[in-house]
Amino acid sequence: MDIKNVTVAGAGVLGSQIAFQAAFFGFKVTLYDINDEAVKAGREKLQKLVPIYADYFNNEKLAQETLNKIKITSDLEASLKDSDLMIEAIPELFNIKVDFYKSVANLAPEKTIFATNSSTMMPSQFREDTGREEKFLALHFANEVWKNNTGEVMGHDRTHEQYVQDVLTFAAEIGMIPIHVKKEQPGYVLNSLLVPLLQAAEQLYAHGIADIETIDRTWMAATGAPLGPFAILDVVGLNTAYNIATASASANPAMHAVAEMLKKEYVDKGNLGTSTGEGFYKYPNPSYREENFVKKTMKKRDKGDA
Ligand SMILES: NC(=O)C1=CN([C@@H]2O[C@H](COP(=O)(O)OP(=O)(O)OC[C@H]3O[C@@H](n4cnc5c(N)ncnc54)[C@H](OP(=O)(O)O)[C@@H]3O)[C@@H](O)[C@H]2O)C=CC1
Ligand SMILES: O=C(CO)[C@H](O)[C@H](O)COP(=O)(O)O
Repeated sequence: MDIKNVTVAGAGVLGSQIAFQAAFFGFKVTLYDINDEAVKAGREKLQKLVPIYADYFNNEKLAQETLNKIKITSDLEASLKDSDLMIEAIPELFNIKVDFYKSVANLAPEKTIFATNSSTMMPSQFREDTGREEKFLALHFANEVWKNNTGEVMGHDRTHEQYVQDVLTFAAEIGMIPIHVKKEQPGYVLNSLLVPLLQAAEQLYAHGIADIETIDRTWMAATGAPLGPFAILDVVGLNTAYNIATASASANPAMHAVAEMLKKEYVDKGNLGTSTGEGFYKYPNPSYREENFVKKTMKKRDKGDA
């Protein structure tokens, strides 16, 4: 199938990036969100991406044209009109996703392929709600899609191979490294590796083993990684981290304290990470960017904590 018209549902952290990336690479994109307020917030997110794309791809004109090309609406039916591919990037909450798939099942044309960007859920959990099992799969992006450009494509055991191939092709056409995940796996390749790391860091902090900077510094110093887990979590967004922590707590009781910490100390205060200017760190100049962050000696208040 020749994919031309793309609908992205959810204009949050990831949805805005996916929409911008697809439009930047020449696709006709409609971005949907649930109400006028969310549409306004989505438009602001798209605007913030203009200088980022202009710099990263050294093409200011195309970045500006991309913003002007993306249609953004709260009319779900209109957003799906003539859609070849609908990428769902709504909150990581099971019931919200189920309700969403139930409504789009009847609104989208028969030809539309549905792809979920869920971080940790699997397509088989929703396939019966989509009205198109064989055209439903996952296309998972990493945050900051323009540079962290993996596009993980994962069907369930009733997804038709043709649509897996179509979406792999689409991923490559929008500048992603297409990664075929051959069997269903919660978290694909990336989050099977990343989520355990992030959650281990959250637990170390929530259980009082070490403070945030110490944990990040340890990871950076010992592995040479450019960012520690808390800096990554700020990019992910702490509302998404909270949703995932809450869902993990039934299988892993240690995550209860993490979910509580994320809610009380961050989500309830509106400090969601880089998108709001504050999360575990303060932006635009977080301490982990300081020259001696990794090597600096522990501050007095850290002594005894780590
Ligand atoms: N953040 C990350 O690093 C990554 C996230 N993902 C996945 O992408 C998905 C979205 O995450 P993220 O962008 O971080 O989340 P956000 O909370 O930033 O964005 C979700 C958006 O969906 C909107 N929304 C809420 N309910 C509905 C609905 N019923 N229909 C349509 N839109 C709705 C929200 O509006 P409002 O704010 O008004 O509720 C918000 O604009 C999740 O499944 C997440 O796991 C995947 C890869 C990376
Ligand atoms: O999907 C992702 C990146 O591709 C995020 O890593 C994932 O949402 C992070 O989860 P958590 O904060 O619970 O560890």
